[in-house]
Order: sequence, then C-alpha cells, then structure tokens
Amino acid sequence: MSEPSHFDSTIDIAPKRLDVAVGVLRNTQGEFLFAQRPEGKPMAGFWEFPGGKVESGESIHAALARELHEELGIDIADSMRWLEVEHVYPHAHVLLHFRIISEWRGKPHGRENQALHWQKLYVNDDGTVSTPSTEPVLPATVPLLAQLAQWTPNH
Ligand SMILES: Nc1nc2c([nH]c(=O)n2[C@H]2C[C@H](O)[C@@H](COP(=O)(O)OP(=O)(O)OP(=O)(O)O)O2)c(=O)[nH]1
Ligand SMILES: [Mg+2]
Repeated sequence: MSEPSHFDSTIDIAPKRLDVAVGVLRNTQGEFLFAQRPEGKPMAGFWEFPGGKVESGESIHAALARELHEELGIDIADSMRWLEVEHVYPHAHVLLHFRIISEWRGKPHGRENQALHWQKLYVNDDGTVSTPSTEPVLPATVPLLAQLAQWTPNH
C-alpha cells in the first residue's frame, strides 16, 4: 500500500467550503427573527438567522424555502438576495448567502427544538448593536446587524 501523499493531508485540514442559505425575516414592528442553535449542533446556544446548508443541485432560494419550512413551518414564494459572507469556523468553512424575506405564509414556530425570538436591534454609541434577548449571535452574522439596524423599509 502506498504512503498517503502530502496533498491528502492538506485536504484533511482544509475542509470544503459549504454554501449556507440564510433568511432575514423582519416583522411590521421592526423586529428580526432569531433562532437559537439547539443542543447537539456545532455552536449550540448561539443565536442566528434561520437557514441551513444548500444541497447539491439546489438553488439558494430553493434551499432557503426548504430550510424555512423544515425549521419554522413557514412557506415563502420569494426571497431577495442581500449579501454573501465567508467565514472559517473550527467546525466548518462556510459561505453564507443572506436573503431578505418580506412575505411568508404561516406563523414561525421552532420545529427542531430551537428557541425563536423576535428581537429589535439597538445601536450603541460605539456603533455596535445589542440584541438583549438573543446573545451571543454567531460571529459571522454579528457584523451584519449594524447594516440591518439602518434599514428603514418604505412599507
Ligand atoms: N442559519 C444560519 N447559519 C449561520 C449563520 N451565521 C453563521 O455563521 N452560520 C453558520 C453556522 C453553521 O456552520 C452553518 C449553518 O449550518 P447548519 O448546521 O445550521 O445547517 P443545517 O440547518 O442544514 O443543519 P443540519 O441539518 O446540518 O443539522 O452556517 C446564520 O445567521 N444563520
Ligand atoms: Mg440551520
């Protein structure tokens, strides 16, 4: 049997980048929907926007529609591309595809043992954002909160 090559070991320590579809839901009171990662998942206890991994052959929108149905029991027809963020965690290398959801059918409820909370974004004097009932937020998502806090939808 041959020795493992240098390249094999390089692959082992550089996990493949995963595409993740993430949904930002905002209600008419200006609150955003956060979910808490349940026990058993990497980074359990952290809060995030709902979403999950894109499966092979799936569009980002289709993955998001599937994840929001599985995690929250809601259905969406549309989602609007917002921005992409890449982040390397000890457990995974992710490319997050954030999309804005302005309409959905059904009332969000945690279908995977996760807590949910509609949370307002409070801007501090130093420009950082507090989300008192949903901290800590996943590190890759924190920088986006300041941008979302500026968002004043015209409807
Ligand atoms: N949903 C979501 N994931 C995020 C956010 N920020 C962030 O870094 N992530 C990372 C955490 C995870 O490494 C990855 C999401 O993967 P996941 O474990 O939730 O995937 P999934 O819902 O398909 O879960 P599973 O079926 O594999 O259990 O993206 C965010 O705001 N929302
Ligand atoms: Mg998920």
